[in-house]
Amino acid sequence: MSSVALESVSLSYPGGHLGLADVDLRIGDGEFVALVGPSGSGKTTLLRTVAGFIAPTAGTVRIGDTVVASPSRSLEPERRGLGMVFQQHAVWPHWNVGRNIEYPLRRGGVSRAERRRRVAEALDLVGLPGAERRNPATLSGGQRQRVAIARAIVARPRVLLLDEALSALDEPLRDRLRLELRALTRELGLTVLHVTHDRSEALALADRVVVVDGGRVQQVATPAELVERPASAFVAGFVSDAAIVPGVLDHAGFRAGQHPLALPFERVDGTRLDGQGRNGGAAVELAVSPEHVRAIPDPSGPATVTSSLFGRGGDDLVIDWQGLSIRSRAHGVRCAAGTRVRVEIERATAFRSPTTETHGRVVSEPSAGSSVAGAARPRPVSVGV
Ligand SMILES: Nc1ncnc2c1ncn2[C@@H]1O[C@H](COP(=O)(O)OP(=O)(O)OP(=O)(O)O)[C@@H](O)[C@H]1O
Repeated sequence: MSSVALESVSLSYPGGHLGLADVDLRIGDGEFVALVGPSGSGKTTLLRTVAGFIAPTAGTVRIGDTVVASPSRSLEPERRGLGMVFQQHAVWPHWNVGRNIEYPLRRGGVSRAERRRRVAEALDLVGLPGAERRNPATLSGGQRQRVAIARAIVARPRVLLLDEALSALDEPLRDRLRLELRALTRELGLTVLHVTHDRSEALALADRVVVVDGGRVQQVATPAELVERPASAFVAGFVSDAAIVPGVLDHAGFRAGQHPLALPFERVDGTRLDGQGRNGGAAVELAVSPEHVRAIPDPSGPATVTSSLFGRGGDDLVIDWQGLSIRSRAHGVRCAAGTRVRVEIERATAFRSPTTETHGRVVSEPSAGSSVAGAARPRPVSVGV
C-alpha cells in the first residue's frame, strides 16, 4: 500500500505563522496528485510535512497503513519510504552519476552487485543507459534532473515527492521530461505528490489537482472538473485567470457594483450558489474566464487593450475596461495593444459572495424589453457600451 492520507493536519510555525490549517487529503495508491496555489499558500509546507522535515501541530499523516506523523510521533524522513526530487542542486558534483544514484541503496545496506544492477535499471528507466561513470558537470540540466529522478526511484519508494522538480528546465525540455515522468510513474505504479507553481503543468500531468490557499485546501478535483466546475471564485481566478467581479444577481441577470458590466440571466451559471435565492438580489462574485471574453475593435469602445501576447488560437489580451482588468483569450481574436474595444462576455459563473453586503444596485425585476426576455438562444451580449 502506498496511499498518503492527511487527517485534520494543522501546522503553526514558531512565531505563530500559519502553515497548514485543518488539511484533509487522501492520495490513492498509484495516483498522481499535483499541488498548486499562490506563493505562500502552504504547498511546500504540506510537502515537507509528508516528507517528515517538519511535524504537524495537530492531526496525523499516514503512508499506507503507517502513521508517520502525529503530534506525539514523527518518523524520520529516511524511514518513510519516499523518493524526492527538488528543483535544483539535487546531484552531488563530486560523485559520478552511478555513485549519486546508488546513495539511497548504500544507506540501506544493499549489496554491491545488487546496487550495480539497480542503478543500471534506474538509468535505463530515465533514458540515460550506461551513464554510470559520467561526471555530473558534463551533463545538461535535463540530464542532471534525470539523474535526480533515477536516484529518487532507485530504492523503489512507496511515494515520490516532487518539489518544483521540472521548474528550472527550459521548454521544450521541460515538456519532454513531463511526458517521460508521467510515463515512468505510471509504469512503476508510483504514488506521486507534485508541487508546482505551473498551473498548466499541474493540469496536464495530474490525475487530481489540489488547490491550496492560506494553508487550507480549497478544492481537490480532476483537471477537467477544476476548469469546468471551480468550487469558488478564488479557484476560478487562480486556475483559469478569471476576472472576479462583485455584484448582484437576480432573475434579470448580473449587475456589477460600480461598473457597467452586466450580463443577462441565461448567460450566468448560478449552479454554484448552493440554492442561494436570486429573486431578492443576491450578492455574488462573477467569475469571467478569458475564453469567454471577446474584444471587438471599436474606436468609440469603452475599453483599451493594455497588453497583447501572441497565442496559437488567438491573442492573450489584458483589457482595461473602466478600471476593471479583464483577460481575453477568445478563439480567433487578434488585437494590438492600445486598440480601443467593446467587450462581449459569452458566459460567466456566479459564486456566493464571501461578504454579505451587496456591492451595487439591486435589480429586483427583469427590465422590460431587456435582452433577457425572450432570448431564444444565448448569444454574446455587448456590455458597458
Ligand atoms: N520556516 C518558517 N517559519 C515561519 N513561517 C514560515 C516558514 N516557512 C514558511 N512559512 C510561512 O508559511 C506559509 C506557507 O509557506 P510555504 O513555503 O509552504 O508556501 P508555498 O505555497 O510553498 O510558497 P511558494 O510558492 O512561494 O514557495 C507562508 O505564510 C510562509 O511565510
